[in-house]
Amino acid sequence: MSNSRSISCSSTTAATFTMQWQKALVLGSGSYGTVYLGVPTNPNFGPSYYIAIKTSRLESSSTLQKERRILSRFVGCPEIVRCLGAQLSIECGLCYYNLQLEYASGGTLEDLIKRSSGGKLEEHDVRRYTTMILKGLRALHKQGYVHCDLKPANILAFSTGSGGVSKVKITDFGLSKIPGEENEIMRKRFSFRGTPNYMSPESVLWGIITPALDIWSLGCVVVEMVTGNVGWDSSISIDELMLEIACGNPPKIPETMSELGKDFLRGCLEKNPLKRLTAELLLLHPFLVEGCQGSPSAGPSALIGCSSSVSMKPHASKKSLPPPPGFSLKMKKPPSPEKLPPPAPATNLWLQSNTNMFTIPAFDRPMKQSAGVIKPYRLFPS
Ligand SMILES: Nc1ncnc2c1ncn2[C@@H]1O[C@H](COP(=O)(O)OP(=O)(O)OP(=O)(O)O)[C@@H](O)[C@H]1O
Repeated sequence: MSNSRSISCSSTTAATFTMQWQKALVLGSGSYGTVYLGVPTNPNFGPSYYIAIKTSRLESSSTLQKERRILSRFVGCPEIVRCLGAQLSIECGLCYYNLQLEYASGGTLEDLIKRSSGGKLEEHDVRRYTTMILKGLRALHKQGYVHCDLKPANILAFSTGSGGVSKVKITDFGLSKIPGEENEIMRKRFSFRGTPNYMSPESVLWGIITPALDIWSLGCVVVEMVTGNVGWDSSISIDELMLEIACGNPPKIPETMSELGKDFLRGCLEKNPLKRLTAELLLLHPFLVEGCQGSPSAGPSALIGCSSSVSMKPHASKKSLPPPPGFSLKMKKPPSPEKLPPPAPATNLWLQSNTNMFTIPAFDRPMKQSAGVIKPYRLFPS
């Protein structure tokens, strides 16, 4: 029995080594659990081996277990947070479920917006992050999932190590709609998932949950990146906000945005979910494509070419589910920090050690101090 989570890795030369973590600082907390920084117990393994551990009591861990099942389908997607496994622990006589995730050293997109000069992001960064988020959404939607709670607090930022952001990834799949789950219209009318500011008209009004919901939410996230504010008047009550959204009124499109940006936003914030652009189509929008090619402007034909020709296409995913990715462990020695870990196991097998090794970007985000800094993290024998 170890005092910390242990992970064993076998190399091709049959050498075996063990990695152990202990819960250190609290990184954040939400409705479904507390997220800790997992620090290797062996001081030889530095910040590049840090992980995030999302924890909740076993009896209320169904959301975390669902999250793990979803994440195991997307281990190969660079725009979705990587799940490294899950284990149970006993702490002070209580049983906890621990979901292990790659550690995002840059915090969340919400933090990035707050930290940025002027409290808002430059348009080139907006384009870069939006492209990554859309790639994550495209992967989700292709497999029939809807995230349902896309917002800056659920986008993780990975630091370059020199203050920049190398990558953003989607996280927090606790509210996600999985394929086969009640289709289109939720049984309970007027019930909705997610955070009010980012909800689409059809989800608020009818409880309709399709990939188009995530696209509306993305539009709201873009508005927030550009202005530093949620797109709605902060003085209105939740009821008034719901009414606004139910009427199909989108958040205000920022005047300061380029014409391409405004056109992109109109594609996201289309009231009719069937006319709203898909992730696939938005990735072809000149706002992203030409921005990435270093040409920030385009003539009206480009706008018409994108919006008018594609916006009427139904928002539906076409492909069937691929099988979950396989998982095998063959490694040589402890891996170099540059190498990313192999995928986490696709199965949801409790107490199964996640037998992979990985590295995580250097620890360089400001940390919130937790009350009881280092907590023992004891394992069930596996
Ligand atoms: N992989 C990670 N790396 C670094 N920080 C993380 C990571 N995952 C979560 N966090 C931090 O913990 C916070 C809460 O995480 P998360 O949103 O996943 O929890 P939740 O209980 O599902 O929250 P919600 O109430 O929004 O559903 C995040 O806002 C972020 O600050």
